[in-house]
Amino acid sequence: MPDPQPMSNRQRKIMERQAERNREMAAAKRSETRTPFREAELQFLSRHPPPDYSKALDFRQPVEVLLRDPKIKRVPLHKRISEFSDLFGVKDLQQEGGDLPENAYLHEDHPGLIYIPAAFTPTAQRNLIKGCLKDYSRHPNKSNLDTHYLVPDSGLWDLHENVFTGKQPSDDPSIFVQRKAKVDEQAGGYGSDDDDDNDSKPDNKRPKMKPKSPVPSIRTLVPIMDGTPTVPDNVPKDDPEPSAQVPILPPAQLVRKMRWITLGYQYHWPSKTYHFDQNAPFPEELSILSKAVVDAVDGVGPYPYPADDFVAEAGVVNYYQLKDRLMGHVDRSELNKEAPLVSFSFGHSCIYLLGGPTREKEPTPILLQSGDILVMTGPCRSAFHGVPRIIENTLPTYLQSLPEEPEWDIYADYLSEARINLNIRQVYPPNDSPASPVQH
Ligand SMILES: O=C(O)CCC(=O)C(=O)O
Ligand SMILES: [Fe+2]
Repeated sequence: MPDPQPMSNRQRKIMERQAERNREMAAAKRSETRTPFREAELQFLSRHPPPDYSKALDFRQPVEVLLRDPKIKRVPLHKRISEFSDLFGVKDLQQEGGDLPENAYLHEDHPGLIYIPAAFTPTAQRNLIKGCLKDYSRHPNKSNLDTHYLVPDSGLWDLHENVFTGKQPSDDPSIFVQRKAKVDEQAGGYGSDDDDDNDSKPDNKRPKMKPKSPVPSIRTLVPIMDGTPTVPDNVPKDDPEPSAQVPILPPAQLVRKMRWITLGYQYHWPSKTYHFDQNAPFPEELSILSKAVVDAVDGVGPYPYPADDFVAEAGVVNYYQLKDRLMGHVDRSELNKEAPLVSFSFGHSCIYLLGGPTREKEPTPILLQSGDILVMTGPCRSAFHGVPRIIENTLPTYLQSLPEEPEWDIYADYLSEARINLNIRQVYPPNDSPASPVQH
């Protein structure tokens, strides 16, 4: 091999100038994407140093302190929440004490936001959490796991429960949920779990390199983009290819890989559109609950929506492990953009970033806590938002193991590292929706 020709001064200068230009371009590109929303996300994603949580707005601080912030307004609910439905835990109040809220809060920087802190009793929260983990996660509702696994119709949670309670031995082959795809002999079967990279790739924008191994993350279907539908409705919505290399895990581990399930009209994450032909029966109690919330906030904010017009047609249950996050996005797939989006939080607290119509508006970090309700109406319905951080050690004691309620143990165990969000939307304009079946 001949020695490489020594570089002339001129050549070296050209190369240095080129490298400098490349660096400048990369920096310019970075600053383009460094929007105020992104900056806030990075602050709360940071592990070292940890974020300054005191910057987050806590609607549960003493009301006189909260109202010192001139941007916050307290407004009485249209009806006391306890007048609505047992689903808030009205009946438990006699036993558990406490009270359900009579007020909601608005924020001057986020017109259309209606916040109801501490809206459920502990018992009501536990019931809804059980629903989210055991009942709503069953077919025909789809979950992220359905892409890659043959989840039984009886549900993954039931399998987990059978093992957890000793009904089935943990080495019983039938407790392992099988892959949908055939295992490629060459790949050697059991693939590695690549989900632990959440921390190192906070923005989900991975370098565009050809992956060395074809193992996809089983969380690839997280709604991470800005929520803009990408295909017209008449384009077929194919399911993503199942991978032959997702790991076979015991149910206790596989339940922690559950990232979302969809209710009612099933959502097609790759195209960010609904499957209008796949309408799973909507759980009746959730229809009642969400309508009750829309009724409670009727006329409370500047963008009223009559509760009579509200139909719960689609929903998402998001399951977060402590290191999970949901990047900034707008939910714009619904044809009805006027109806409120109702969102419930359970389990660990999180930082919820609420921005504006673009990522240029600096978001407000809000501390969402178990039992809080957030309602997005008017322009807030189309605002950027995301969950960059689940906060460790924030699980309320009433969601931890309860000596008097051993059947809660399995849920307490799951929640010890998790947050659950349940959000409900109306898809069609009022009176325009094809009759939606209700699950009894
Ligand atoms: O987890 C949350 O509170 C927000 C979830 C969300 O924004 C969504 O599902 O679109
Ligand atoms: Fe969202």
